[in-house]
Amino acid sequence: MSVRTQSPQPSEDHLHRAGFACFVGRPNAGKSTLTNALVGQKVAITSNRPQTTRHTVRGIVHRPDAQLILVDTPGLHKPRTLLGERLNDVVRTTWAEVDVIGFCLPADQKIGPGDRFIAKELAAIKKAPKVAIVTKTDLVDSKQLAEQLIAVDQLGKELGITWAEIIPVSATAGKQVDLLADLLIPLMPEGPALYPEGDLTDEPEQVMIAELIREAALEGVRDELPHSIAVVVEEMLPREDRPADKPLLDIHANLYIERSSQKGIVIGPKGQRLKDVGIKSRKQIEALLGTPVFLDLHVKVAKDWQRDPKQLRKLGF
Ligand SMILES: Nc1nc2c(ncn2[C@@H]2O[C@H](COP(=O)(O)OP(=O)(O)OP(=O)(O)O)[C@@H](O)[C@H]2O)c(=O)[nH]1
Repeated sequence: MSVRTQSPQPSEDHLHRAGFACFVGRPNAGKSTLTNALVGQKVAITSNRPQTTRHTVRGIVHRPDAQLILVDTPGLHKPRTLLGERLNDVVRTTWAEVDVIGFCLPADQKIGPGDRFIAKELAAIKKAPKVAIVTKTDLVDSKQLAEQLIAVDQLGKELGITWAEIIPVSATAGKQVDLLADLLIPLMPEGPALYPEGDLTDEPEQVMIAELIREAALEGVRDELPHSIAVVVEEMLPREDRPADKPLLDIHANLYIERSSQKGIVIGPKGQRLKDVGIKSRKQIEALLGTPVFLDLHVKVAKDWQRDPKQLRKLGF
């Protein structure tokens, strides 16, 4: 077993490489946080609730000799609804297209049925090299970490997966994050940069904004609600008649829930919760776009949208 803790030598071939990597792993494994840490800016939403990542967000790591495009997929899970099935399809399609798959396993949790479910699916993907990433190493001591690394090695042997690397990282403590990029880059095909210098993501702004609002709306709500929330940005327009040095961007967004009984939870007493969601997400949107924003947020009921193909399409799934 080879576990990486030291930086590899810089590449000697001087080739420019560019390609796609995706992180997989059970919900909460730390995929979004790792994407953000690698890119150095918040591009994928993170939350301590499972299955918050619905869109395929690409973060881009720029290096003089390489471009690493990170695709962040939703978690693969046993589908219960039409939405669940579509999400799984998105995941499998992504896996078949990328140049390397990073399998994230949290250091602080024993390998469980959820990890095995994904690992078995991974074993069936032959083309892409697989890197095992043991995440959240800041939460464990060195003995626990060593045990987890051995368990990951075993899991690979058991299922016939050859790990190209096994690497422990902590995205929040910034430990070994650059090393991970160093290891992924040599696995990319030779080729020119695929995105302009400085682009951090090609996710349309409106989708990222919708995700920021959804993330704020998910905070502190009852367990059954997260899966019922979808956000659509309907319109983004610069406010007219503003002086050039004081621009304002008007954003109109709808927050969809499945049943009118959920309205109270989202809006909160005297509308306070929705107001807080607006303030919090507006700040993040302003940071993302670098311009002051007026956010107009409405709550709407789209009855049972997760089971209705027409509604799913309208909401961007
Ligand atoms: N201590 C610690 N916590 C982490 C680390 N990485 C992620 N977390 C936390 O773990 C939780 C889940 O992280 P995410 O990045 O949202 O996980 P994910 O795998 O993208 O989750 P889904 O979107 O549900 O698939 C969040 O509360 C993070 O703050 C880490 O390196 N150390």
